[in-house]
Amino acid sequence: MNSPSNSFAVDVRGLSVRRGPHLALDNVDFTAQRGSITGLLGPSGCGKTTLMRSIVGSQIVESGTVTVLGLPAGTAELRRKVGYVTQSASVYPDLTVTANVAYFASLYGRPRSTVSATIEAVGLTSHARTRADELSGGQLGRVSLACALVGDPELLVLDEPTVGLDPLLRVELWEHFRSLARRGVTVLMSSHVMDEADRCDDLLLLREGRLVAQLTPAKLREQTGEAFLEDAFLRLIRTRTEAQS
Ligand SMILES: Nc1ncnc2c1ncn2[C@@H]1O[C@H](COP(=O)(O)OP(=O)(O)OP(=O)(O)O)[C@@H](O)[C@H]1O
Repeated sequence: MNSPSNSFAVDVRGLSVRRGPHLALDNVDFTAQRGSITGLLGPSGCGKTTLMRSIVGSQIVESGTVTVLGLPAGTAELRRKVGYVTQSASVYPDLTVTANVAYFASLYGRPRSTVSATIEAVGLTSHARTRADELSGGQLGRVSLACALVGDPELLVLDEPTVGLDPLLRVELWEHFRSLARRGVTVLMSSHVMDEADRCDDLLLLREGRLVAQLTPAKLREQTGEAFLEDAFLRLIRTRTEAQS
C-alpha cells in the first residue's frame, strides 16, 4: 500500500528560487495527487515556468525540497518518468512528424506501434508525413506534446499546452489528458485561459513568486462568491493582497 507521501506525485516544501536579482519563487509549498490534473495560474512573470523547471529538475533552487514520484527532482531515474513540454517546440525541423515521434519512442524504449496512436491523440494524423519545418506554430507545439506523450510518462508537465489551438482540438486534447489522469498519470499545466482552469481538479494560484492559494475551481468560486473563475481569481488576489498590507 502507498504511504501518504507516495500518494503525491509532486511534493514541494519551502521552495525559493532566485533568478537574476528577483526571488522568482518565495517559500512555495504545494502537493499534487497522483492521477490529478493541476492548473498553474497567475500573471506573466509570477513564476509558473520557474516552478515547472524546478519540478523537472532543470532549475537551480535556493532552498526547499522538491520531491517527484517519491524521488528528489532531477534524479536520473525520473528522466523516463517525467515528460516536460515547454512553450517553444523542441523537435527536429528536418524530420517528419512520424519520424520525430518515432525517434522519441525509441529513446524511451516504447514500441513503434504507439507512434501513430500518439500522433492521432494530438490531432496530427493528416500531417504525419509532413516535415516539422512545414508546420504551423500550433502544429509544432502538438508534435512536441506527442514526443512527450509517446514516452508514457507518469508525470506530465506542460507549459501552456493548448495555446493557439482551435476549440475542437482543445476539447479533444482535454479528453486525452483526462483519460491519462484516469490511468494514474499526473498532469501539471500552466495556463492563462480560465476556461482551462475549470477543467482542472486543483488550481495553484501564483502571484509575484508566492502561492496565493491551492484549491479546486469549486472552492475558488465558493470562497469568493464569484461565478466566473476570472473574477474569482482577481477577487482572491485582491483580498489576500489587502490582508497582507
Ligand atoms: N533567465 C532569467 N534570468 C533572470 N531572471 C529571469 C529569467 N527567467 C525568468 N526570470 C524572472 O523570473 C521571474 C519568473 O519568471 P517565469 O518565467 O517563471 O514566469 P512565468 O509566470 O512563467 O511567466 P509567463 O507567463 O510570462 O511565461 C520573472 O520575474 C522573470 O523576470
